[in-house]
Amino acid sequence: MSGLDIDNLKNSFQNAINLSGSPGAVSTSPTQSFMDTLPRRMSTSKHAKVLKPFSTGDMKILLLENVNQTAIAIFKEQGYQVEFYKSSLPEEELIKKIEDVHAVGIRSKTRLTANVLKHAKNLVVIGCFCIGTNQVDLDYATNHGIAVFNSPFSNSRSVAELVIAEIISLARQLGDRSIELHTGTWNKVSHKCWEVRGKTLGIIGYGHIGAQLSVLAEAMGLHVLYYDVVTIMALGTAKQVPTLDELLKKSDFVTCHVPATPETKNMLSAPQFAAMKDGAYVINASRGTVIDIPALVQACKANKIAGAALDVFPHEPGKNGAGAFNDDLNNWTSELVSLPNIILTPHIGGSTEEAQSAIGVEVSTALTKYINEGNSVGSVNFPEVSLRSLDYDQENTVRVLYIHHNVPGVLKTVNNILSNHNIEKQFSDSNGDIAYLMADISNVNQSDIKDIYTELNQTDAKISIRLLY
Ligand SMILES: NC(=O)c1ccc[n+]([C@@H]2O[C@H](COP(=O)([O-])OP(=O)(O)OC[C@H]3O[C@@H](n4cnc5c(N)ncnc54)[C@H](O)[C@@H]3O)[C@@H](O)[C@H]2O)c1
Ligand SMILES: O=C(O)[C@H](O)COP(=O)(O)O
Repeated sequence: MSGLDIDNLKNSFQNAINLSGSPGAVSTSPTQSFMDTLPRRMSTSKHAKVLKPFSTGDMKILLLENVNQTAIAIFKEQGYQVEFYKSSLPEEELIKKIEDVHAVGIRSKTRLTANVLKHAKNLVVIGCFCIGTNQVDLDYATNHGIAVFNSPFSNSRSVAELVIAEIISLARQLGDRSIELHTGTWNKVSHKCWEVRGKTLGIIGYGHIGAQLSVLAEAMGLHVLYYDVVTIMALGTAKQVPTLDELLKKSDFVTCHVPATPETKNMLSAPQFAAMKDGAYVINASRGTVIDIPALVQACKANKIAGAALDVFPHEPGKNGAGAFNDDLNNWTSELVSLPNIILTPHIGGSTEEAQSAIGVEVSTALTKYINEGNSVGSVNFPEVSLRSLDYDQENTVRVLYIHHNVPGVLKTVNNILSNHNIEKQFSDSNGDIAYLMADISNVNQSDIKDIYTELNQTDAKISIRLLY
């Protein structure tokens, strides 16, 4: 570590040091007001070059895609520096912005690919302020010691309610009647308009959203069938079917609530539409990759499918405004929009005040706990590790956060390094190839901190280290 300046350690922050220090990553001017109120000291270590004073006021958080104000308030309360954007950013701009931040908050549009993340030299944690995490290269993040959090169910109810609205709207051709009257045409018809009572709803993916939808649908008199890759307890009188084919053959409405995975790509395509009842309806509020849209267009044109509601698309714009569909990427656009009984919405399933506010609180709280305490409970890619809060008032106590490859002998090596101190408490867990050790040690003085850091940094299994004190 070049540029080590131990004199700097003797500062007004009880000798707090920063072991981070990519150039420009962390302000060297501590924020006294935050330090007055926040006893925590933190060191990040991914690209250690210099030691310098550090405070929570130095933490930089980049928030994109109009993440809810509740999150901003929580981060600001911590004293973090927050940079906020209403939309996602083009890749080049994102790469520049992400270079020196410690945390980034996104929703479903921002692609955090390996190419973007490799520029994020100080990134400790990613917050997906939504359910889906398919927009993040989770393998890359994990292998580089970046924890990822999401909100697993705070918008589930909102999506389920939207789908209920769509079931009735499709059955009554509400979209078409509304467009007609907006343009002055009175078209009072009952032909092929139906009640939903007594009809069958087929739910593909009976997770948080699918199960919530099941309960609401039964309350309206629908029979519910569901197909899922795992066996899941039925709610109410819903029935799990063993094959997708059986669900397709028996359902009047088919709705998708599966994640974007290689297995779910084009899960509903020409053969699946052919297997459905004549005049069935199709709903997708999961991910745009799940339905083969050109095949859907053909099935609608053949009057096999009587209508569809799509909230998600294979290529979605990064911001609001005209030109929603890029014709080069979506060559089905003009055909789709000219079909009858097609409801198109701009990925608004989870966009309610209730859901966004709850997600803002939930994810920012998880990020704050991870940044300040190392608590990884709820992370989608890390082992879940937590210890009761470190007593920051207790002099000479340090929390060691050591993220490492899950290989034999690591605990022995690490505990050897910590062995001159009293290990007050310790927790270690693994998840596949990655493991995470958290230990609170006492009787540590300033030069010990530097030594501990240096020795841990030299261990072969290390992915990243943080020291909190
Ligand atoms: N439109 C929106 O605004 C919006 C909002 C929230 C969530 N979503 C999306 O909805 C989807 C579902 O969300 P959720 O919270 O219910 O997820 P979840 O993880 O709770 O449930 C998904 C279910 O799908 C099942 N599944 C996975 N692969 C399958 C396959 N190949 N075949 C059948 N079943 C399969 C899983 O076993 C699980 O039960 C996600 O893709 C999420 O991103 C969209
Ligand atoms: O994954 C999700 O939660 C939904 O797709 C909603 O995403 P959004 O927050 O970008 O609307």
